[in-house]
Amino acid sequence: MLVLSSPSGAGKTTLTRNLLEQENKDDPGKLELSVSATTRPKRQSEIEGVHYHFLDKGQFERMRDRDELLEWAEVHGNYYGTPRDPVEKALSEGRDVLFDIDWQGTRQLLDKMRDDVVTVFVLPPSAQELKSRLVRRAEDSDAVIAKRLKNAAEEFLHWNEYDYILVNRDLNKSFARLRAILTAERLKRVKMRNLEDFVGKLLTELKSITP
Ligand SMILES: Nc1ncnc2c1ncn2[C@@H]1O[C@H](COP(=O)(O)OP(=O)(O)OP(=O)(O)O)[C@@H](O)[C@H]1O
Ligand SMILES: Nc1nc2c(ncn2[C@@H]2O[C@H](COP(=O)(O)O)[C@@H](O)[C@H]2O)c(=O)[nH]1
Repeated sequence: MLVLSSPSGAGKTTLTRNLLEQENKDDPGKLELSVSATTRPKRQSEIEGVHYHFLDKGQFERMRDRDELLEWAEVHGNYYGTPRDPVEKALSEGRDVLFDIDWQGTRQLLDKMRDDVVTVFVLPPSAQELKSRLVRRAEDSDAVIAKRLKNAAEEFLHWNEYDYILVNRDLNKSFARLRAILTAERLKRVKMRNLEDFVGKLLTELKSITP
């Protein structure tokens, strides 16, 4: 489970989408994005079921109360949460899951599944650039942008709860670093499947070719 968090506008959605596209080119189906549920209004560019499952407050609360969310939080005045079933299905089938969630949700995932969770906090190169990115994205009203910038102060404080920090200045460099994190984490001994069998086979083969 690879989690990206950041203040709004730092670039985690851009990085997760790039990572998903590139990884699935190289190894189709190995990495899956967790599509969150939210009560936030849909943006113009967003597609139901692809970017989010857009719910009303009642629908969200019913999912939450039936324990159908792995984690949930109120962020910028709306509810956001991770549907449990798709994540559990992907993990049980040996796929990795990518999350774009805030620090509150990250804490909940860590409480439940600490050993399986790798966390990355994305920082903007400057506060001014953070603002410029939100304005350039042109998806939110001035009031929403102002609220998100105000909330960034609280979000910045959680950087030290994460395994890795990415200062997202140059997108290509940040992307390369994110891929390096994923590659290194997948190569950790404790995360490799069937390693004992593989080493066992190497030993058998070695015996057969040594006099
Ligand atoms: N390294 C970068 N340099 C310049 N622009 C960038 C960079 N990374 C992302 N952007 C741009 O900044 C804007 C915000 O990025 P993005 O939507 O990925 O942020 P986010 O962290 O996911 O925000 P939110 O939390 O609101 O979803 C987008 O228009 C994106 O194209
Ligand atoms: N705790 C959770 N946070 C989530 C989830 N999905 C998204 N988010 C975070 O919300 C903000 C705002 O996102 P936006 O799409 O409205 O710009 C951002 O920090 C996301 O990471 C979730 O399922 N749980």
